[in-house]
Amino acid sequence: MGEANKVSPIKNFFAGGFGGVCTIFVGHPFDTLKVRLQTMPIIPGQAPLYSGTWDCLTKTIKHEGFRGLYKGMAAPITGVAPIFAISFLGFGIGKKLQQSHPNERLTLLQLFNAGAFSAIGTTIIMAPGERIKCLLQVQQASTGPAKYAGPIDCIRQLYKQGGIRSIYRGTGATLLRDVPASGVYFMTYEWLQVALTPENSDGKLSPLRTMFAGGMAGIANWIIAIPPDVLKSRLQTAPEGTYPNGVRDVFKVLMREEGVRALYKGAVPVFLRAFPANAVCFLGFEMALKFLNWLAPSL
Ligand SMILES: CC(=O)O[C@H](CC(=O)[O-])C[N+](C)(C)C
Repeated sequence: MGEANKVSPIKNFFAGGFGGVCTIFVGHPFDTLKVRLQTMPIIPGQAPLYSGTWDCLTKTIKHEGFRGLYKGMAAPITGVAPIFAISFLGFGIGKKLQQSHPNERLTLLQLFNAGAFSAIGTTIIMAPGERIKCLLQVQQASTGPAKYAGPIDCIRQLYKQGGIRSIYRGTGATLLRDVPASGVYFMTYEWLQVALTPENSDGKLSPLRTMFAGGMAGIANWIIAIPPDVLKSRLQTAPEGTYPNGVRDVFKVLMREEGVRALYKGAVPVFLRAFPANAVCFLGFEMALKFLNWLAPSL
């Protein structure tokens, strides 16, 4: 039982926001490949636009330059810091709610519950951000003039077409993805940190251990999250009225037309991104937390 188990949700909020910024710089190019692979149109009798991750990467760079990989980054860069801040805040609150005294160490199930709880807050701001990001990522320079000039134009056009409901399309799918995935994410990180830390380490931060635990947490998150993420990306990029019953319709159409393997489309870039992006996220988080503990030890 030590000070190491003491939780400060407010410090989690700021340190998590900094971790989120670190994540985007490393992770966004992988995310662009993922969304493009998940949403490329399948025309019967024609070869698919991309044969895989490498093909998607080389075609994107050839036709659009490296900037193509960073398309749609404005939305996540402004959205991701608050999302990670709220995610880590929610996790901190979820932990505190389950502690009977401030230094109590939580069980794995309690850590899972705290992580799952954090997804409720993140979904509220994440669902519209993801919709805009996906729509911007799938519009390609090679197929004529862009439909959306940028995030603001995208919001304006969506609102004009279908009001606030259109902007929030995919909220259920985002919850379906993030409630279990966030539970597993935080549980894996905390479990590995404790399991890999020697008894006599005096709570000292080990960058390598933190990056390993963070990277593995990212992998665990996405093992759970990929199938609902495919459904979400399809739903959020489909023309208005394509799936009147939401994610259930996407699932039925996907099974009928492409089979169960389609649920893992875009998995290669997801896993390529998951380790480095979440390794730097947790390193950024722990460093920011250390700084905040030095700045305001009693907060
Ligand atoms: C979908 C997402 O943002 O997942 C985060 C991990 C990642 O790879 O970005 C985890 N979390 C939602 C808990 C912040």
